[in-house]
Amino acid sequence: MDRPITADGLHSLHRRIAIAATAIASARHTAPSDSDRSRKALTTENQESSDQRLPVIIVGGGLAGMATAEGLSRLGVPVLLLESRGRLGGRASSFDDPASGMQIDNCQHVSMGCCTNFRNFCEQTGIADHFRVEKCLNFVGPNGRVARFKASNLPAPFHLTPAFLRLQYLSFADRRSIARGLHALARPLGPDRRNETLLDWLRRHQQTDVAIDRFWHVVLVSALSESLDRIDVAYGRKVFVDGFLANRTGWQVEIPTVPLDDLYGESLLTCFDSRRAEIRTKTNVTALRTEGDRVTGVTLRDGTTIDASAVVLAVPHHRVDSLLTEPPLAEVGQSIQELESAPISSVHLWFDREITDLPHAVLIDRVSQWMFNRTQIASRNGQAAPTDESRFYYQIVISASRDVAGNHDELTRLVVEELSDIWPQVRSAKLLVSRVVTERRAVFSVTPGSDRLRPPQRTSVPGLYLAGDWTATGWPATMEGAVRSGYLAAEEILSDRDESDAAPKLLADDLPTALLSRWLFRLP
Ligand SMILES: Cc1cc2nc3c(=O)[nH]c(=O)nc-3n(C[C@H](O)[C@H](O)[C@H](O)COP(=O)(O)OP(=O)(O)OC[C@H]3O[C@@H](n4cnc5c(N)ncnc54)[C@H](O)[C@@H]3O)c2cc1C
Repeated sequence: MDRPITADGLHSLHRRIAIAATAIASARHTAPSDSDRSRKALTTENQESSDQRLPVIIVGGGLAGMATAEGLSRLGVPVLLLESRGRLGGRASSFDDPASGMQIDNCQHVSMGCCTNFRNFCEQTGIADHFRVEKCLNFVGPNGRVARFKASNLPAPFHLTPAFLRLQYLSFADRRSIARGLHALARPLGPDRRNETLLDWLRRHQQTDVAIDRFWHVVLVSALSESLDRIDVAYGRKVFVDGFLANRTGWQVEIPTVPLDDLYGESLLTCFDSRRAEIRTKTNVTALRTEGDRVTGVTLRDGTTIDASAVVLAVPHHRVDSLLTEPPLAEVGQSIQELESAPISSVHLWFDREITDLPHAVLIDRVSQWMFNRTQIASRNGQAAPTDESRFYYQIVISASRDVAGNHDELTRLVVEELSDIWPQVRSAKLLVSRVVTERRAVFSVTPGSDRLRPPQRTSVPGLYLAGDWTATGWPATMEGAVRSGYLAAEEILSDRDESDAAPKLLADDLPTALLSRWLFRLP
């Protein structure tokens, strides 16, 4: 007998059609292997007691949590995102600074051309227009001369070779050692790299001191937010392969033109609202609820309990153990506690005049690593400048800042001194306001062996999934890594909800690897 179609039924039908359509479109649509089938059987058994009309609860509204919500709600899965703070964005957010009277970012965040999932997330949520793409990087040498670093017409991996040869602060011997080092680093790593730091690897590969200080340090410390003596070789390799060698555009830098709170503000909320994804800020989750061995919901600080079909824990790595206390949850969080953290500092300066019209600069042989001219960046693209015409706002970023972040006044003095060495007009300019922000646990530290501590998004506990830049993505702690983790967690949930064997794909493809790069470096 025909049954009437209810609103719930229609919603569920839409969801199934959407899931099926994505699965058909998916390039990963391959026949399931035996191990896939047995995992599926186990998972379906695990999921049987969950009510799929209940929302998937996502704990944490950083990029990982937001990407999980975006991926699931795109396919019609009901989601409820709970964020303890008053705003979304997590570690990529802004705050009201009383000294300047402005809303400023905790630190300038940039993305790169190779960050395909972050870009996809921005496109899906309608915020992709709020970036400017830098196709020319300004390297300021120790003598203050600016080298404009941009791609030639040569194919990858040689597209940046002419720009590299123009870096006058590297001698012929330095350049030759770097070229050899890059060639060795790009090829698949042997087992001897285990527990070797990048600094040891560079020394073993006869890199000159100048090459280490003015090239490897400059690129890697800001990309990985860690010092060379603490970086796992595999992460260093990833930066160069994905960013500089595999594709012509992977290295381009993408800078938000608006404060991070605006970026992850209204447009995102409107997008989630249109998909009926519920976002609750100022909502602190204090515990996960379990029934038997399965996670069934969460408890909030005020004692309220909420049931869920699944829970995604998308909090920073150092907050995980406070939510995974009792067995069997405690086992999930064990290895995560061994991950270490690295600090990043940003020095915000407002001058009474323009000190340079460069939109950004990479500073060589300085404590200051990157300069962002926020007045310029915000006023290009036709958007309102973040400050009035009598104030010019610059931000200096120092990654892995543990040696200099102790005394903020001293750091400000040092940075201003360095800027005046490069741009003498700083000496006659008046510093109106300054502010230093140090995030001591900015990112997890990519120390040798840290990859083994990063858990996958699917846990051994039914109903519990993990997301966060610290989960196993192969990426360092970045917005891209966080978004990837969110999409991976969502894919696992979709796979568990869908009775068919084809799991919908949310993860975007990487940039294609150029033929010559594949051949030269044996890249896939
Ligand atoms: C200073 C600094 C500079 C950086 N620069 C860059 C850059 O230039 N480019 C780049 O790609 N990346 C950069 N990063 C890294 C990037 O910000 C992070 O990798 C990314 O934002 C992490 O996202 P996430 O969602 O994994 O974690 P988070 O952003 O930490 O999000 C976790 C969320 O969980 C919430 N939460 C925690 N506990 C609870 C609870 N009990 N209940 C509810 N909610 C809870 C937190 O409030 C937070 O909002 C930088 C980071 C910092 C700190």
